[in-house]
Amino acid sequence: MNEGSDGGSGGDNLFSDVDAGGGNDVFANRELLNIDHVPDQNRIVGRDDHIRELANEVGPAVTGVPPNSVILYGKTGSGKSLVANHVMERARDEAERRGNRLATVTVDCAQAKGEADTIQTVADSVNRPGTGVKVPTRGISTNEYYNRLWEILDREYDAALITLDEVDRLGDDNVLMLLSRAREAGKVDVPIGIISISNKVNFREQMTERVKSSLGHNEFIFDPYDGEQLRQILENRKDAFQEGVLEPGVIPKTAALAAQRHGDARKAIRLLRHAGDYAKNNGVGEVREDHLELAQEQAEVERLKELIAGLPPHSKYVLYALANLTSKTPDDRDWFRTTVIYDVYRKVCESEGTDDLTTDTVRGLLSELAFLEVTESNQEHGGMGKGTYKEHRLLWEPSVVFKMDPDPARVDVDQ
Ligand SMILES: Nc1ncnc2c1ncn2[C@@H]1O[C@H](COP(=O)(O)OP(=O)(O)OP(=O)(O)O)[C@@H](O)[C@H]1O
Repeated sequence: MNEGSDGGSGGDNLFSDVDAGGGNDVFANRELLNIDHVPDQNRIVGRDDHIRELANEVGPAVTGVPPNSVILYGKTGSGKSLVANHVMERARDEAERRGNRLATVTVDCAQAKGEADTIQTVADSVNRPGTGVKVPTRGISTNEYYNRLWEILDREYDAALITLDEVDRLGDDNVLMLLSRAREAGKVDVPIGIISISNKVNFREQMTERVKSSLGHNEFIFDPYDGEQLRQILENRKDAFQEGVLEPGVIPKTAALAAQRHGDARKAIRLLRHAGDYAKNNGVGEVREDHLELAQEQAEVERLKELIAGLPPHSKYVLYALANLTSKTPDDRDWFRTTVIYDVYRKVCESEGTDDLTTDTVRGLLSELAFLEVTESNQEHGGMGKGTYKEHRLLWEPSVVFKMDPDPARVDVDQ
């Protein structure tokens, strides 16, 4: 028997500070601070109007009548997914109460790998054992996935609500087109409402006219939360902690820190959780304001790593180039031309012992980084006869970028 395991009814000491609710000395229910956690209705702060408006648009689905499709726009962490999931859940319950069957499903388009995968996810999650329809993960054509989805919907449901989260990551318009027009095209009898979610306010401009007209013109904008709303969101999850563990100033300070940076509820919740983890891991027994400082940078490093996880490795070298430039230039001059970044990027590659890529490829990497809002870019005019050029700026602290690796490339940026 391993040391520390008493093997009796007391269980293994190794896990002694874990209880069924994920509790310990610091946390009573850490789950409340998970980003995927969907809070109860009474814990949703400041989004009553959006909830009501969205329910008005998709509401007809509860009686099997065609709902309107809607696009929700807003910065990350402004509650778009939360509101969509909340309204869908209540719509499903209400449909059931009225004797109707409403299919509800959310697809994260950033995770789905193309059209077939997206439709497979939708079909699989609305499928029921009684349909006799199989939705394998591979081996059938995209068209066949659609056919199976229509079959399941027609057999089992009176209406469907499909949420496409991060819809701008879909890659092409086909999914939106086919789902929104399926009934009109006679593919399926069941009315389908689509809730599209995007962080990019200019996403609508990228859609083709055909898709725009099939999605309708219902758009809701989610403004970032202010400090007071963030404070309430955090207060509502205070019972994640054991009684008396949170110092009184911690929640207001967490809210203030998150409000400074984009009013992102996700960031606020994550920060509070990290501060709790810090207290727990260091056996401090209480969560203090100074733990937030320590937790903040770690939370940002994690978020940045998450954001760039799907990008090619050289995106990180481009980021290092920008971080090197930004950290060695006065604060008010943090915009850099592509060519300047490229020169420093080559030095980074040299220090990392890897071959550099072409300027065009680096330009593409910079666009991807701007799309993910790790950087921002703008077009500058060089003046008469000089044409235009692009400039880029890092939207994260260089110290956060450098902490992504134990030994990041710091290079000489003198040109
Ligand atoms: N009004 C709110 N009340 C309570 N919790 C909230 C509220 N808004 C957001 N949250 C919480 O913040 C986190 C992020 O919210 P959500 O996922 O809805 O944001 P989002 O706008 O969809 O962001 P993204 O575009 O990055 O997906 C979730 O854990 C959610 O529960």
